[in-house]
Amino acid sequence: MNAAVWAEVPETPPAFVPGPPGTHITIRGLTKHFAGKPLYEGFDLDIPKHRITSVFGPNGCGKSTLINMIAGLVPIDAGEILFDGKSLKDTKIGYVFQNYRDALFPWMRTIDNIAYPLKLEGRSKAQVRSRMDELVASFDVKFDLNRYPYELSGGQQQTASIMRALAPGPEVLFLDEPFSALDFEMTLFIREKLQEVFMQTGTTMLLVSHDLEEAVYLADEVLLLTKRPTRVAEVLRYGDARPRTVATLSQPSFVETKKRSLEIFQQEVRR
Ligand SMILES: Nc1ncnc2c1ncn2[C@@H]1O[C@H](COP(=O)(O)OP(=O)(O)OP(=O)(O)O)[C@@H](O)[C@H]1O
Repeated sequence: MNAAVWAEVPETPPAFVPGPPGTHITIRGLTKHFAGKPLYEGFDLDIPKHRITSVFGPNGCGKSTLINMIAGLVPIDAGEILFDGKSLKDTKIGYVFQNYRDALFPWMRTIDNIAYPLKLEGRSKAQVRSRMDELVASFDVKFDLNRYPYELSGGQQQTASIMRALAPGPEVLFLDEPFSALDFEMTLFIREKLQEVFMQTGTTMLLVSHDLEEAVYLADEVLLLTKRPTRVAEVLRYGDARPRTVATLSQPSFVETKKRSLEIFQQEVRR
């Protein structure tokens, strides 16, 4: 065959390589540039199912952009992201934003905010009521959901945001620094709620956190990213039993995972 004939053969894209068993989200060849500069280039990652993955890395390495691309909030330049082999449009997801103040609709009572995605799905009144009862029981809500969001404390609003994200029973829950705008008491409260919900439902969660202790405490896997152009520096497994408690913080496995994460982080920051 001469060169002219070769040139006519269409280029076949590289075969899609699935992740190992237990993978939920498969990312292949993800590429994203901002202002002509690469943030991600040919980035591959497998995110496990029924696990909490914490994303940690240097400032500006693209933690939020990564989860936003997976959640479809930020368009990708190239690559493929599949959820159990399905595309995003066939996957139910939930998203909890850092800024809870802008997340809830101020003109709706809190209860209607939480029920909103259920109504969008076209569920009947009885189905909505029964799902709301379930959520209220599992979150052990002590505040009045008939109030408007602005009548609630920050922690109560963020609790409501998490309830809303979980209401339709998402396959994946994305959380972008959900605790960073909360005081310490509320952070502890919501962290425990999140852990309880995870133990009840096993929802795959992807959590961006700036607090290494929190990232490890909640995680089954800690995804450590490099400086940009961003690659996976390391994925650390952390397997202490749940529920994790204050006692967990002094467990050798916890201390070791945190130390190792910090070492990798520091290597990256100094690079
Ligand atoms: N819409 C945008 N336009 C241009 N640059 C952007 C845009 N969004 C993000 N960036 C840049 O991409 C990089 C990654 O941003 P991103 O917010 O994802 O990082 P991060 O790791 O979550 O940051 P931080 O640790 O500061 O929260 C940053 O340099 C940011 O300035």
